[in-house]
Amino acid sequence: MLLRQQPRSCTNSTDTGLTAFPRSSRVARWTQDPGACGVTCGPHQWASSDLGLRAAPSTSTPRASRPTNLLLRAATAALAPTSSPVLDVGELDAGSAVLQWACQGWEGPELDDDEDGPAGPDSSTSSSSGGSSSSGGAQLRLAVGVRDLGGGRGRGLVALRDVAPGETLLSVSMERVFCSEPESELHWSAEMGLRLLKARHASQQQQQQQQQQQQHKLQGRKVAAVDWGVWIRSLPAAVRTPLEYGEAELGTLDRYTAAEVAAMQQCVQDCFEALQPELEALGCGWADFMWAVQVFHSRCFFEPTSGRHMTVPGVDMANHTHTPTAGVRIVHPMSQGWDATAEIAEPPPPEPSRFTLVAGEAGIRCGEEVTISYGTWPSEAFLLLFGFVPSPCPGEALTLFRDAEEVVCWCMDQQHGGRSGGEGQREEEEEDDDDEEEEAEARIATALEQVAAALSAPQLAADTEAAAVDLADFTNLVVTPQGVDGRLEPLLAAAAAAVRGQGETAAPAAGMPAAEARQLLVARLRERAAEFGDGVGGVGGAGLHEPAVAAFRASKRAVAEAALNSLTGAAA
Ligand SMILES: C[S@@+](CC[C@H](N)C(=O)[O-])C[C@H]1O[C@@H](n2cnc3c(N)ncnc32)[C@H](O)[C@@H]1O
Repeated sequence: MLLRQQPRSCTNSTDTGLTAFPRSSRVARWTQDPGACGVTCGPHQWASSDLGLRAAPSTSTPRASRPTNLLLRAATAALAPTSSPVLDVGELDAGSAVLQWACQGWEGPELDDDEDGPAGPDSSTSSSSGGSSSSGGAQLRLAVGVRDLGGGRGRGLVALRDVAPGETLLSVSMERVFCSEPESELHWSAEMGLRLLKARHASQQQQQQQQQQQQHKLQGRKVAAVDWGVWIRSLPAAVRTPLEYGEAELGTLDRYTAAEVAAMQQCVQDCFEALQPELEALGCGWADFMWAVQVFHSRCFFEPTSGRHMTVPGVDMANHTHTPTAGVRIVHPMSQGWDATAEIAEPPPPEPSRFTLVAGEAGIRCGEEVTISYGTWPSEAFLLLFGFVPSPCPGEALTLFRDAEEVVCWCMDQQHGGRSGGEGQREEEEEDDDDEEEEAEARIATALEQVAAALSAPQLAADTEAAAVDLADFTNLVVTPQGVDGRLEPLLAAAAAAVRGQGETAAPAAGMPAAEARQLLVARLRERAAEFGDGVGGVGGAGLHEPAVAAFRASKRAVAEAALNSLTGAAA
């Protein structure tokens, strides 16, 4: 999620992004290769670098947007609000109750003077969702409510009246934002998931006690808000992301994405095993843990400065569009003057920072959905974390090769009749005896040296100061809706020439005509497009019934076909 920094007169603000980040231990990561570029999912360092997924390199395929690194004066979130004021949640549905609970302590929406209704806490009897409750207690008259939207989107936020551009819709104290602990050894979502289950357990116990008290008429109709209980009750009962996929669905994914899902599933399994005693003490099993982990995968922001993942009650009801009607911002109270006051008198405790949902520049019409952008990512990021693929998906990118070695292996395959896609020969040779394996590795290493020399040659000839090309820079070779990664053709030309044994330092153009390199590119694109074609359906095609999988395949197929059209059109 990408937030624009919009400082206000008495606040510092910050942008935020959804994401995940790689850690070193087995239970802390689900990928061996965290990826090179970083942004937010938001994109920050490509939140998806956590997934090993990569955004298109900026050199050849500029991103539509990158998350700004925020000047965040890190708000230290206390994880459990200490004393919760009495809140009557009995009269509100869970969606509405969570908006009220989340915005506790906020002075209220900023309404124009000529606008109807009070600007601030309201104790009227309107019962609109997200608005005020009918049974007393200071309730905010919020401009948004929670609605069931259907169409696979679940619930979402809807404007209950016309909203002015830039108006704050929700404002959540950082004390009520559920944050990850960056120092944890566990994968962030497992760590947060465990704490969510602990909070749910504590909340359930407290509720039972309150019910008993009520039976004994020790307490009236009011139900004291229970730490995270109001938020937890607003969470979806079931969340489905690829963590739940079985063989059928995995069989419908391309091998890069299937490998990411498998690594992710293994990581969560490892985390579960590590946490099993603690989970059992809470009465929780695998299903509870999977639910909790997926809650965070699908509802987290990532704040790059502090490295924390944040789930924001209420704001987590906002769905994604790439043309959002709202954005998010962290607002810090101004500390100026606090120190001076402290010298002469005991100052009041500083206000916590607040996570806000703010209407976009066009404002929002009554009844319109309030959406935010989760980021401009390739479809696998949406699929893996959120369990859906948006259409359109402007950040789409189709990986043709992960690195230069894969290009060389693929060229070797092509030379031997194109028996398989990319790693075929390498895998085949791995099954042979050790000698052959060593021989194959030596051939690949030699070819890679030749490729590096060939790619460096023009550069070194033109500039004596230039450094030789480093093949480590040739990773994540993709096509996007904006075009083909500019590194692909020279790399393919050099690799094919090296595989054919055409000289150690031949420049790519000399080693292989551009048209031939383009043919290789087209061949590889066709191969990748076929992986998403109609004929591929995994085990009996059963996985294709999963709507997110179908959307993912359609999105990848579209980008491949567009690239093929432009390449073959240009060649004609
Ligand atoms: C942050 S939650 C948003 C609230 C959620 N709809 C609910 O009912 O709780 C993110 C989840 O909402 C759904 N979602 C959000 N935007 C969507 C979209 N554009 N299309 C389909 N599903 C979407 C996905 O299930 C995603 O994992």
